[in-house]
Amino acid sequence: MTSVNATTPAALDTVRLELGARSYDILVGDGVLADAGERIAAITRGRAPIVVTDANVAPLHLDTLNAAMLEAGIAPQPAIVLPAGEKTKDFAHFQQLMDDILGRGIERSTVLLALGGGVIGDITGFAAASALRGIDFIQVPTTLLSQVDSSVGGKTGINSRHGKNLIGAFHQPRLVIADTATLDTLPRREVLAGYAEVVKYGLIRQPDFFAWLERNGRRVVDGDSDARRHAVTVSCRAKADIVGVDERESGDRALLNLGHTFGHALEAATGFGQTLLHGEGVAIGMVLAFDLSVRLGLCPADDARRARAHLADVGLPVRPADIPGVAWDVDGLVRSMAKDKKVQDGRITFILADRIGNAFTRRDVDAAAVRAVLDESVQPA
Ligand SMILES: NC(=O)c1ccc[n+]([C@@H]2O[C@H](COP(=O)([O-])OP(=O)(O)OC[C@H]3O[C@@H](n4cnc5c(N)ncnc54)[C@H](O)[C@@H]3O)[C@@H](O)[C@H]2O)c1
Ligand SMILES: O=C(O)C(=O)C[C@@H](O)[C@H](O)[C@H](O)COP(=O)(O)O
Ligand SMILES: [Zn+2]
Repeated sequence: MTSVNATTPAALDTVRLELGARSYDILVGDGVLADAGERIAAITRGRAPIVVTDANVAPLHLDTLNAAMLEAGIAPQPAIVLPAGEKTKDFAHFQQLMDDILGRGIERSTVLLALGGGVIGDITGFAAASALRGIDFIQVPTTLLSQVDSSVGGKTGINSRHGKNLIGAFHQPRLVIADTATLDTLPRREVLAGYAEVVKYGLIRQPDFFAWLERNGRRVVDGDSDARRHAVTVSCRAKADIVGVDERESGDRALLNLGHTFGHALEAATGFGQTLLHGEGVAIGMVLAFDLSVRLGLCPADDARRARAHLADVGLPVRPADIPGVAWDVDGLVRSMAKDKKVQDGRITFILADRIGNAFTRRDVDAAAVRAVLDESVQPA
């Protein structure tokens, strides 16, 4: 095992996302942020990036970032600090953020740096895609979800009253710095929400990884440093492999949406807040996708049971009925799913699976089967 101290560089895994001129590195490891100043300076040409973060993350991790930049000769400028949480990913906060960024007198060479979870990464990435028609940005993800998923692949955007992530752009970061030590301060509920996206990679393409998670998932969510780093690195590699061949989701990238057609509808129904976190919606949505696959005769019931059992075992919700205090409206959920970005010719595209580790897309899904799965899932167990 590599030991890490103040004078030894942190143990580092580097995952490369290959996209021609837009390729970039994803640095993963415990303590990598403290050593990342030179990598940041290489992108900003020694100038200070505009750091965008949130009110929870700033007091916890901004000092480490600023110290790393100072060590590389960058004099940090004051960060833009947004309110924490999903409600920040809206038009009003985007407008305010753009005003603040433009108010700093930016040039095309100005670089934004997102320090925080997926909310900060998505809105900052969209600001980078929009400012002066596109400037560079760096992702420094500080949640498990953002380290394994949202910081990689260039999907940026905000929510609208019509649904989740309906406004946005594909805009790749120049560098991702996933310091797994930042996860030490993350509340357990948020760790679990991110873990759902880790499980997703096993379910869509990597049965061996899913089996590893069945054995080691508890170590990951309990913060074991080696297990956590392995899970983040494998996840980033899995995502980089998919995005590298299908950046704009015309094919295999849609697999990364396993559970999201259901999940996004559940999130919209609960108002994009603390009632249901994105990763919790994804956990429930993946179980519903497996249930639907079983109902359509595509997948053995045992595989669906195994997926559900693992998610429940670590402590994730697996049915809408597990979320307290919500009166679910199945018609409303179906209407919301019809606004999904994967709808084509009026038909919802579902990500289904014929076993653990083999997901695929289907457009010809019987609406009655979808409704039956939802009806059953909203009943108390
Ligand atoms: N772009 C993509 O490809 C992609 C992929 C998956 C999810 N997403 C989006 O990501 C968002 C969810 O991201 P998230 O789960 O990171 O949520 P988040 O950004 O809201 O972070 C979760 C909470 O943790 C706090 N936090 C962040 N880092 C912390 C730390 N190290 N210590 C303590 N608290 C910390 C935040 O302040 C927030 O309260 C959703 O909007 C989802 O749609 C995007
Ligand atoms: O990167 C992707 O592609 C994904 O689908 C990753 C998802 O986990 C993520 O939640 C994404 O934002 C969903 O994309 P959307 O296009 O359905 O909004
Ligand atoms: Zn997601």
